Amino acid sequence: MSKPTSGDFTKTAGWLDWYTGPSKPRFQLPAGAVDAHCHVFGPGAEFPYAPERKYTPCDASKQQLYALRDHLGFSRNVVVQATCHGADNRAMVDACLSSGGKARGVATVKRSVTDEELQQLHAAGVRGVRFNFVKRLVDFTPKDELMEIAARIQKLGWHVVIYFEAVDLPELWDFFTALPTTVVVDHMGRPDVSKPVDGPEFELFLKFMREHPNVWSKVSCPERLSVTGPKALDGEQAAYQDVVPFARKVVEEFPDRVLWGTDWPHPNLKDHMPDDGLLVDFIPQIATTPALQKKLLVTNPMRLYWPEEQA
Ligand SMILES: O=C(O)/C=C(\CC(=O)C(=O)O)C(=O)O
Repeated sequence: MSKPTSGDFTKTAGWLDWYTGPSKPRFQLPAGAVDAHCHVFGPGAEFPYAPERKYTPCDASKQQLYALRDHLGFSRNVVVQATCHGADNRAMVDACLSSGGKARGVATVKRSVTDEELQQLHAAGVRGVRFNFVKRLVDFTPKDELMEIAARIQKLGWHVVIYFEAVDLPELWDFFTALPTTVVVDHMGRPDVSKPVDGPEFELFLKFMREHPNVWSKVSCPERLSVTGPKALDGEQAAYQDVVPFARKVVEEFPDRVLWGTDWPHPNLKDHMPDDGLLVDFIPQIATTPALQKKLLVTNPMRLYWPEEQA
């Protein structure tokens, strides 16, 4: 793959660029697999980063994303709006429009978005909005504004993607459980994997999914959640062991409501940048049978993002 650039923008100090030269996965993805969580960054010279951003990344273009898709063996992508672009969805929309129907998008919108703009996003392939509650990434948005947006996008058949930290789930519970759409949680609600998988914190997340059949979860980002590793580098085939019990639990208990994505280009990692080929090799540790793998990688994302192609 070509090398990352950063144009006229100065990257956040300590920024880790995405990994060039990812390995070929040993795990063969099922036909039609969807990378259901990834981003594009700029390029900043074409799609400037938002003034209100909390970090400035290296560029990560649609061409580079689609080269990675082909290299890893995915068929499609879901491109999720990254906070460094604020509510300016142009880079994500451009990526969707250039994909020949192989990418769908998740946008960030404000209350001021017009119905016509929502229609344009839909035509480009957007099927959801993301509400981010991670305080280091975004400023606070009032819940009544988010609920109003949720009611509007429900009419388009879209869903809401929520991103939050596990400690904040109790406080956000009433809001999340009042959302009228399908709700997709990013990265299992970011559990603290140094705590027990059957402890109260992760149990609350499981209860959230058990009691609310409209709630789905991405079982992605072991590289973000892991404390003990080992890292997905240097051919490691048993990476991120401490995350495995958490993700496997969610996949096995809710096989029809889970999604997986690379999270390329891996914003804000501080410790290491994983080899994306080895991240794909992580999948059979958490979805241990071909039937579970097919649901996670094909059936579920197709149902949510390309329902018109379902029989
Ligand atoms: O890529 C992710 O899912 C996670 C992110 C970044 C992010 O969400 C964003 O900038 O929109 C993070 O934890 O820093």
